[in-house]
Amino acid sequence: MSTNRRTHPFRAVIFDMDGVLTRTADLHMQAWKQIFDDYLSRQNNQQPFSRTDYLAHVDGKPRYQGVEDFLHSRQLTLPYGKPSDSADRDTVCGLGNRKNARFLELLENKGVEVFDDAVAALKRWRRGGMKLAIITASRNGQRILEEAGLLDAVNVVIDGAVAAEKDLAGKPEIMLEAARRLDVAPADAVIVEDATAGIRAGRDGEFGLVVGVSRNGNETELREAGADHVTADVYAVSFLRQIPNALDHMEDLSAWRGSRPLAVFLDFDGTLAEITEEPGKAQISAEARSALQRFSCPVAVISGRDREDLQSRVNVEGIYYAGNHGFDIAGNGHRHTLPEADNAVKDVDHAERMARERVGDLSGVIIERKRYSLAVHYRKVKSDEVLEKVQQAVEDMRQETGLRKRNGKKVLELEPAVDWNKGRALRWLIDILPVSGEESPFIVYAGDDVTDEDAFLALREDGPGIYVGDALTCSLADYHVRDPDEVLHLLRKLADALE
Ligand SMILES: O=P(O)(O)OC[C@H]1O[C@H](O[C@H]2O[C@H](CO)[C@@H](O)[C@H](O)[C@H]2O)[C@H](O)[C@@H](O)[C@@H]1O
Repeated sequence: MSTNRRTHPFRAVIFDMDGVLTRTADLHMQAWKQIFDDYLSRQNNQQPFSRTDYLAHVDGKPRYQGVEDFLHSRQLTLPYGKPSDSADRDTVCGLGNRKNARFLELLENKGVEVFDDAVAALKRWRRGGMKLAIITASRNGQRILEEAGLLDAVNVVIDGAVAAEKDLAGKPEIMLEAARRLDVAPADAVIVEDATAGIRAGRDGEFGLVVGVSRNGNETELREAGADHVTADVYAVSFLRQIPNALDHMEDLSAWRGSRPLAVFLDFDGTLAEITEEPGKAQISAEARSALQRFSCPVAVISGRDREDLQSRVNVEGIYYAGNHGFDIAGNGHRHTLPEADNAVKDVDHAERMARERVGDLSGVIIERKRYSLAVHYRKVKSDEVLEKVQQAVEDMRQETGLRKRNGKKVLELEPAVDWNKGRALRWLIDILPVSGEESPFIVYAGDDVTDEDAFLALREDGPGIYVGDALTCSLADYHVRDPDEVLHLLRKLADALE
């Protein structure tokens, strides 16, 4: 992120509608599929309309442009016709009108579903006095929002009908018009968008912050399109803030520690080791291993990995290892597991069988079995269809086994539904640390993923949580460092302080 852009506070939030606030994308997809499949079945050698076609050529565009772009992608042409064309005419406008009639029927029959996370964020921002707008290329925007009960929840709504009336050519113009009507400069406004075209429009409009909403695990595409921040949970974004870099605040950390004995707790993937395409390839650098070996104080690594796997990758003697997100702890003569987790192993076995049967052979899917949990990795999955199958299979596995589902970085995990996590493991470890003297230990915990948030929360006043990632974050940590390289610098500075 460039440093001259504002990060906080903002005065307004502009929400895209479809895919962010409302689930109308599915209704649009169904309507497009019905009219295009009917049309394609009357042409030579044409495959049916797919979700990939929808996302690539139609999603987020005014309807006649969507028809033209999709036909163009199949080397098909139709006369443009006129917007007044009846819905049974085979013209661009006729097909667009047919789709709209079908969409309105579906809307009437099925109603509008909303995304609860985005509606909760909208309400939280409104309570905080933020100015709000909703924008959409859909000419039915007002009607959809009325149906969803959101029309009066915001200050400004600009839909496709308003855009056509005001001659607003595309998304950037619609966004800028929303900012103008809210009476805020673009630099003071946040854009919340789920489509890459919308992210690019937000960047072109020079908005203060462009948030990408990844509903389908498409974080990378949203980031590449220029999103400043990507989230799967819009509610979390209403807590977004800027946190300082720990490396610039070592004196503050030292003052906070005072004379207390130090203990260093670390996550593994994304913290000690760079994220890699395949879980088996992640490794700690020789420098990071040496830094860990320098510590004379207690060190613990708490990871989602299986404990033995973690231990062999870190390979440092005399430290504590907690695997399976804290369900399996060992080190320095101590051992901790939970009977409830042992009882759940048969459910993890069952989930593993289901995963291998349902998604094991799908391109890009990696299944990682661990003692108490199962990870289904989709980092290498390239198709939306495969991703949907993975999500559905893991949801079915959750329901059938009663295991708890968790999201991580391009991974879905199932683990025992027990009140235990990295935070509980951290507290357990603090209680057994061999610290001498009266004073409680000062704990530094660094981690990069959602499961590390449990540890940040559990730390309370015991020391700083250090988030590994961007300064602009919804993390509960006190400080950040950018990446595993900066984690290494931090470790060296902490080790220096002890010598
Ligand atoms: O708690 P952590 O140490 O951060 O472990 C979390 C998960 O990390 C691993 O998966 C992640 O890292 C892989 C290698 O960089 C990457 O390919 C994957 O996409 C990430 O989700 C590990 O494989 C999991 O078992 C851990 O739960």
